[in-house]
Amino acid sequence: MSVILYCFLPFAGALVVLGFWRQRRRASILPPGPPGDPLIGHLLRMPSKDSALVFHEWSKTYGPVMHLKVLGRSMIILDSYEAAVDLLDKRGIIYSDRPTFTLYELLGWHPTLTFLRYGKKFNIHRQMHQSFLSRHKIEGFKPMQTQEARTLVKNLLESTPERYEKSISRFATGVLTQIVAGHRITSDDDPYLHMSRMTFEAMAKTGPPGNSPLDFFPLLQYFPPWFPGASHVAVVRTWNPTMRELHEFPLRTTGAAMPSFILEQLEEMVEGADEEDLKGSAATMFGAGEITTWGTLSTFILAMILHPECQAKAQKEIDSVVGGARLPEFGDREDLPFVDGILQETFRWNPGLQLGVPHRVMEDDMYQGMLIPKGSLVFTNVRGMSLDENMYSNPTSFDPQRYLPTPVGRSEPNFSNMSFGFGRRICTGELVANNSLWIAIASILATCKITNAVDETGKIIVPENTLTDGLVRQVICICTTLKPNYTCLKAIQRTSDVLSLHGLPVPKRSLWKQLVEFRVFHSSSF
Ligand code: HEM
Repeated sequence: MSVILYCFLPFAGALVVLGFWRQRRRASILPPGPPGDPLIGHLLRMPSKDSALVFHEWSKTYGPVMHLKVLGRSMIILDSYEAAVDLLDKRGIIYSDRPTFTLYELLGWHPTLTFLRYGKKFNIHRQMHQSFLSRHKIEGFKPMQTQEARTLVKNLLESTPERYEKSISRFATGVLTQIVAGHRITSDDDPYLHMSRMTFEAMAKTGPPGNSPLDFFPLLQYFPPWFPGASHVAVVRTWNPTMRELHEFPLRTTGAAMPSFILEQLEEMVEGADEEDLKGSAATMFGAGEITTWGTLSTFILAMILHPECQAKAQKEIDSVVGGARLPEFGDREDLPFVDGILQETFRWNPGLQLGVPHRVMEDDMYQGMLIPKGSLVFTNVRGMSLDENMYSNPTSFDPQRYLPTPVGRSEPNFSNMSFGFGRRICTGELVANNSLWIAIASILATCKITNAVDETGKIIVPENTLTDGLVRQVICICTTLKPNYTCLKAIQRTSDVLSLHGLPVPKRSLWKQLVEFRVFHSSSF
């Protein structure tokens, strides 16, 4: 016995030394990052807000590929477009997994393309999305998107400032309900709008995916909500039924009257196919597409308030192309490069998904001499990329001209290359979203003059640049405190103007109080 022990001990000792040496060697070739603490790593150093900006600052010291460790989990932050393309695009075969998002799964987002692990189900869902949102198919959505953009303008013009936000979210949802379920929203009481609000509320309670203690310690789901770290258990109990309804409702109510994603998928469904896949991929379109589109439009409005010179220039461009006779259409897009520049600059100025959605690397990988350990979460710091001075001159300024070809502009790269993600997980709704946003922006610019509001004393109100800090960075609109009888909307009558609006109340602490003077063209499309 003692002989065996005698032989085994040096062997075990050698193994321990080897393991220790291997760990030290691996640690020495990890990408650089700020120093962490023993065991908990960077847990206490993780920024509680504006993470993307803080990571960008760190990257100035540690470089565009950074390593952080939180409770044993490696996180890689990619702060440059080049690194994101090199890893997520070119090595997509090992960089396309997602981590398990326990909280989102418990909430009922299952199976949902955005959070699916890389594998068979992912391929099925991705295929379903791509076949319906292909470059060819989305051409057919353009008349509907144009119609919805006209309705948006009409609703904006007819509503009070505190309802602008609702009109914008109705536009984002309205495009998707037609695509997904062939359902046209005609009233503010539409059940889809109710569901959209509920989804937004639920997501506001959860924070970004992968960020909850439940994601780090899934066992917490079995603890009562008062237990430290288990507060999200209460969120799950409250919101799971709502999220499940978002999955069930579209399939239950889709009719055959209008073509739609659900109808086409039902017609093509092969025997043995799982209906849950269809429910999941339909719900994903709402979950992933509503708040992002709505948020980008809100950012556009804020940018126009702060940069009236850009607004005036775009309106001049529109006037020169369509005159006062009609509203812009998709066919005019090529002739409106500055309007396109406004869209690109809106994406860049305040990217909705500042840190993208994390990918998970499936194997150990080496990049420029650095080890990217298997299982790491890989975040794309889209905010950091937007501020990259090698790509964008004077990056903090709002300058749509930068995208125009030289010598008029500086031919800087379109930011949509970055804002919709990378590789095999790139946003499936990119083309739809791009078109929805372009036609909405062109229609609003053609019909509305967006200006600072003034307060009761006649003083111009400068918008506070208040933005949420969740998964999707939103312009905050606090529209609850109203000041009645305050006039902030005034129609400018042009030759063919049809509306004149006045005497509308302004919410006391809302960005929307900055709005608006509208100039309204007569349009038969209304
Ligand atoms: C301004 C609007 C939008 C922005 C900025 C945006 C951005 C993004 C980003 C950054 C990702 C993560 C990509 C990655 O992991 O690398 C993503 C994923 C996704 N988006 Fe969008 N998106 C928008 C609109 C939409 C719309 C309208 C739809 C659906 C019709 C949609 C469907 C999806 C889906 C399904 C995914 C998950 C893809 C996957 O995991 O394979 N998005 N989006």
